[in-house]
Amino acid sequence: MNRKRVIIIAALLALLGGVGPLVLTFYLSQYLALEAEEGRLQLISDLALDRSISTFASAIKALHKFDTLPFKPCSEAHIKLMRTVTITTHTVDDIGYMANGILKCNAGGMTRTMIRGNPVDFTLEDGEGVSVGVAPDVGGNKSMTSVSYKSHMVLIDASRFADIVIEPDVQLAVLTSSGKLLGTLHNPDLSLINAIARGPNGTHVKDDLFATKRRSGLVAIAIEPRRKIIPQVRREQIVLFPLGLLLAISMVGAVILFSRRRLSPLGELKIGIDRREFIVHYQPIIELKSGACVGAEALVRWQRPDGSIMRPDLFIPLAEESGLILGITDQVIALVIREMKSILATDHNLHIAINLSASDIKSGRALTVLGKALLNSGIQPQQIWLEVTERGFMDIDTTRATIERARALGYTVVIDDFGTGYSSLSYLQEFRLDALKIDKSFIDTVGTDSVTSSVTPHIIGMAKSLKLKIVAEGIETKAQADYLLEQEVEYGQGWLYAKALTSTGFIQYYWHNKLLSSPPNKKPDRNGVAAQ
Ligand SMILES: Nc1nc2c(ncn2[C@@H]2O[C@@H]3COP(=O)(O)O[C@H]4[C@@H](O)[C@H](n5cnc6c(=O)[nH]c(N)nc65)O[C@@H]4COP(=O)(O)O[C@H]3[C@H]2O)c(=O)[nH]1
Repeated sequence: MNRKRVIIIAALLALLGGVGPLVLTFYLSQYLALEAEEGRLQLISDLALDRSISTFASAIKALHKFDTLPFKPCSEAHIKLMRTVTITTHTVDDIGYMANGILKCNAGGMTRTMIRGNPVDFTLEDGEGVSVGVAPDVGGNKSMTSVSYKSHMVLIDASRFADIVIEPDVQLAVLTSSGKLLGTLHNPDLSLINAIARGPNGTHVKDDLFATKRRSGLVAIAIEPRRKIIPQVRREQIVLFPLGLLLAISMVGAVILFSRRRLSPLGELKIGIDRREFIVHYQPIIELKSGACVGAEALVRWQRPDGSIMRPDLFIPLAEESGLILGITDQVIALVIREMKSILATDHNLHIAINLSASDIKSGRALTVLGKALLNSGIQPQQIWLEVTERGFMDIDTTRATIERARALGYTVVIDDFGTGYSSLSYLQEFRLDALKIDKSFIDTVGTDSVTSSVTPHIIGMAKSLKLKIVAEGIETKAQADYLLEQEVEYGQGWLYAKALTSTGFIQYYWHNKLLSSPPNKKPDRNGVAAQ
């Protein structure tokens, strides 16, 4: 992902992280207030159902007192008993005796007009018939519910079914499960009640909140204006808003932190390693006397997602500092073996030099990785040269141990950038090495009157006396090449021969150089250039 995309995504995430929790706080406070209020309405509905059921129970109890009648129907004693039961049962407003569907007498005495029994709307569990909305002929002007059993019936004032104490703005209705209205409180909108009773799917209540409870064949519905939740919403917001604000700040902070890390050079390097964005270029190493290509130095490059290629000196120091270099070395080793396997297995005189960093030397891990990669590859260990620099010699004992181990495994160990540090000479005494690479800065002085120009022959002489192979780095001119040849330096690399090439570029270069080297009359000249 490139920087621009990271910045855009981070900005979007920050916006989302900043606004999201606040919007969430808003909705959550609404939701919690709604939940609390609906819970309260549920309780009210439940209470109303309790009241309805207990009203029925006490009326039925009163009714069953007349199951066996020891008196003559409508006798004085019978009427007296009906009157007593009516007075002592607070849910019952009247008791009557029926014969052939006609009311004969009630708690008030003998009936003078002909009053017919009401059609039964539904039957209770024990066979009592219930008629709803009974005309007020018997009980005054109120709407009544009658419950009849055998020859007796009781009348109940409809208001008793919803007779509970609630706030005036809460409306209540109790219905039978078939939708017959038993009782109401605070004059609910009956069309709304019927819509709610039919089921929530068909119910659209915009300005009101409601709760429904169903039990024992009855339904209680409590309704109140939606605006009643506003104070509760405010209370919830007082608690939730600071939390939402805190969350928003943390999320924006996390996004900033993450994007800063992601956009930091170290963050980008980590991602580059994870995504294996590293490639290797190969700079040919030439035998100066014959001009033959005898090897190459593997030089890592970072291929960025946008296709650009970053030079190693721009990221290797950071990778070394942070310890990420180990992952890069792993990738370089894997790439070298994969890309060069076929020519290295074909030509055992060809070598590839791999650069090791201080951490690689300290941990010795690169040797294990290399050992695994070389298994069954057909490549011989001496074909792998390991270049170590003075910068990598942080701990003399560990360095010595790693160098010894590398040599024992058959690898060729080269001291790179020789002469650029303070203690180059002492390291030659400390460690047993195979080759020495003269730094470009010394090669640059060849043929000049620079003060360091006189150092180059000393380095060469010293390497020879220690029987080290010598590679000269950074040869750019024919004069430099001629001088090195005169000094009997065996190998060289530099732009005079070739710059670092891609793997296919190097393989082509190698075969081309080999082809030209083969016929005696077409051998490459001392500069690796074939005679025409
Ligand atoms: N001007 C000029 N330059 C020439 C000439 N011949 C070679 N060079 C450059 O000199 C550097 C030689 O590599 P080095 O001394 O090992 O120096 C290397 C090495 O220390 C480090 N490096 C490269 N690859 C790796 C790697 O895989 N691992 C580690 N740890 N370090 C690496 O990065 C340094 C720079 O590498 P590069 O940029 O590839 O630069 C290379 C190469 O391209 C020439 O004739 N003229």
